[in-house]
Amino acid sequence: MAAEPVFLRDDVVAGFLSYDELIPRLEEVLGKFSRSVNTGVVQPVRSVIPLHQHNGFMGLMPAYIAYEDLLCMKTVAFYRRNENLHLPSTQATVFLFNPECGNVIAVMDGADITFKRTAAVSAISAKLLMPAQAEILCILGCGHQAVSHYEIFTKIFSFKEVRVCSRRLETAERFAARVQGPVKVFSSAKEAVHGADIIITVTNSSQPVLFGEWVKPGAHIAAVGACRPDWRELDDTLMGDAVIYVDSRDGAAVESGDIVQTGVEVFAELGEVLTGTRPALRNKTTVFKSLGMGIQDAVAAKLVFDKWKSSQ
Ligand SMILES: NC(=O)C1=CN([C@@H]2O[C@H](COP(=O)(O)OP(=O)(O)OC[C@H]3O[C@@H](n4cnc5c(N)ncnc54)[C@H](O)[C@@H]3O)[C@@H](O)[C@H]2O)C=CC1
Ligand SMILES: O=C([O-])C1=[NH+]CCC1
Repeated sequence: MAAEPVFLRDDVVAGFLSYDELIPRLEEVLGKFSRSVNTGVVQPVRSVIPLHQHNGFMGLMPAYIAYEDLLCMKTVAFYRRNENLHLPSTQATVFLFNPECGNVIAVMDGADITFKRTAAVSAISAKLLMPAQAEILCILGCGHQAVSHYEIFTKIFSFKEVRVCSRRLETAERFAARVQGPVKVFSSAKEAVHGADIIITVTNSSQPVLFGEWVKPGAHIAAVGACRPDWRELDDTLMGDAVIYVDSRDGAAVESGDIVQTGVEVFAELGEVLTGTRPALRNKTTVFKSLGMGIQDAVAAKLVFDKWKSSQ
């Protein structure tokens, strides 16, 4: 009989997951994923079913990473809810398996993993692609992802100014009161992004929230929301003007409304830049279109599990 799987609550997971350890693991796995030779990093495009009655979706995200002998799957339900519901609009659970037999060894609440690995990947894109003298960061959307993005971006970069704007002013004000550090709250997205060197879009909008004519030439945009082929965060002008980077070309071609609906060419995967196969065009306006990958959850979950195990 296999041992019973351990269940790790979100606060336990959060205690074991640090950005410092996560970032190099993410860089390594993204690089291996994007190499054309077989690196044993296997991850299909997320399969998603709509939950029509509930205005939401359920996605399955399996991944196998041969160099770690790591087998993992995340289930993620995501909703376009209003801000008054008390549960986060993304609900995730991560399963770690024994790859030899397929039995589950750990089940983890996937909230913290999803917040941190997504923000960490955006930070990797910024390290590679944002202008050399980036002084102004602007975050559009003030939900859960905005918090983790604020945390890591202010931890690893130093900006002169951090601005936020959300659909409702109260949400942006609540965000500013919650995070540790200075933030300027804006009621207009156009004014908030004016002159910004880096803009993060972390909204649950299905319509563009960021327009090319507002964006400073040479700025870097990390676009994290709009994970359905009929959802948008960025307008046609911005998508047409910018050099487009993605986490996974296959995922982007199926899931990203900003890419599918504009038909723009993807210049590179982040992993291709990390391995030097494609250049980081820092002097141009760049968009990193993030959709989230099972391999990112897998390396995060392994870090957590190994730490939990050595604490026993
Ligand atoms: N790329 C990835 O790896 C991942 C992407 N996501 C996506 O990221 C997005 C944000 O996720 P959470 O922060 O967890 O959601 P959330 O529901 O906590 O926050 C969404 C925020 O967007 C704001 N918003 C909605 N429309 C807006 C508009 N027109 N202008 C400005 N702000 C607007 C809302 O007021 C809210 O503050 C969602 O679309 C989610 O599906 C989530 C997890 C991973
Ligand atoms: O990668 C992820 O966990 C998600 N991407 C879009 C919604 C959730």
